[in-house]
Amino acid sequence: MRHIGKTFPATRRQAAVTALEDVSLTVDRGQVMGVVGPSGSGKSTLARVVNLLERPTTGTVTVDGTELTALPARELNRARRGIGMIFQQFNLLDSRTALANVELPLELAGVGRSERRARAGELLERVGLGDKLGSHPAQLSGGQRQRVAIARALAPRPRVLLCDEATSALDPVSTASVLDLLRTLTDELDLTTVLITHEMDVVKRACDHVTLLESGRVVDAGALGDVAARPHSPLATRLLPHPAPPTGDGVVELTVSGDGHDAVLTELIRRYAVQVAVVAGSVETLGDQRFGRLQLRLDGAPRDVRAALDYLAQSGATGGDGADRLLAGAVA
Ligand SMILES: Nc1ncnc2c1ncn2[C@@H]1O[C@H](COP(=O)(O)OP(=O)(O)OP(=O)(O)O)[C@@H](O)[C@H]1O
Repeated sequence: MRHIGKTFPATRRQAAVTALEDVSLTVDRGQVMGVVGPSGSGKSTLARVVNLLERPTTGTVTVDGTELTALPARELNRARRGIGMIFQQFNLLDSRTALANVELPLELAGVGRSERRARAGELLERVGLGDKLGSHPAQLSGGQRQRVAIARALAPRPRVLLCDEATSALDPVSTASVLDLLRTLTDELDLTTVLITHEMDVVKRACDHVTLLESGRVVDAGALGDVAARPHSPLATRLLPHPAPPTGDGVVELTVSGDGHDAVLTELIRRYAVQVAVVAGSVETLGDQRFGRLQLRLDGAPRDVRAALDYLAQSGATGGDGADRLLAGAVA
């Protein structure tokens, strides 16, 4: 997306609403991009702009090398088949079996009966519902219904999968398994996936990249590991909450990635004549990397404390509030 703006015009009842303003966003092939933001920040509008269900007021959308915003209607319809979509409320047809629901987009595309049966069956197998082909939506749990919807979205073999609050109606266990499924399918089917969500836990579990929308604008974006490592960025404070405001002289807050904090702490204690106390801390798994925020109090002779802070600063640890000053002082 390049410089996307979307303004809904004024009606008799409502003033004009600018839902998106100068949004530029790139999702590389194979990524799972989370788009997160509070209610009304423009997430659903953004999802609908990707396949031009909603035409942007300004800007361009390019999917898999094709600029959708430049296509005439008929070609746009064809290009849309390359973008699958799933929603919070599943949108399955109650009168049809799981198999017939997955077959539907293939029927509409004119695919012959035996081929669409085979493809729908194989997809239901892939999403873990090989034994539910003949079940109707009412006979399935929420998580199973969303799996049918995923299989249906994948039936036309899209390259891109858009998920708009796909797990918001599910219990925590189903949410986790549907998110894991989306992650696996993205890898196995070489998809590019966009997850629209208001929940940071969804991003932590399934995404490798994340974009934060606020009031229709992108306020922060990047790979999960990168944004988490910038301790004061808007996304880092959401991904990796500060344990508590650091208090007291000599307390530093460190954000470290991977299993680095074990090594940093071990070295700190081994090399420097300081007493190290962990005052507070939180550890999160983001994507497949572990991140920790630790607040440490260092006690000892001023020279030793300074040397230890110097080591912390140079070992890639970054400080929190107040600690930046301490660490910067140490390096200087
Ligand atoms: N068809 C429309 N006509 C007028 N205004 C709209 C329309 N669709 C969305 N909006 C407005 O655009 C803004 C963004 O809405 P959008 O649904 O994209 O936000 P969201 O982040 O998905 O919110 P939520 O998480 O509550 O679904 C809101 O102020 C909303 O009222």
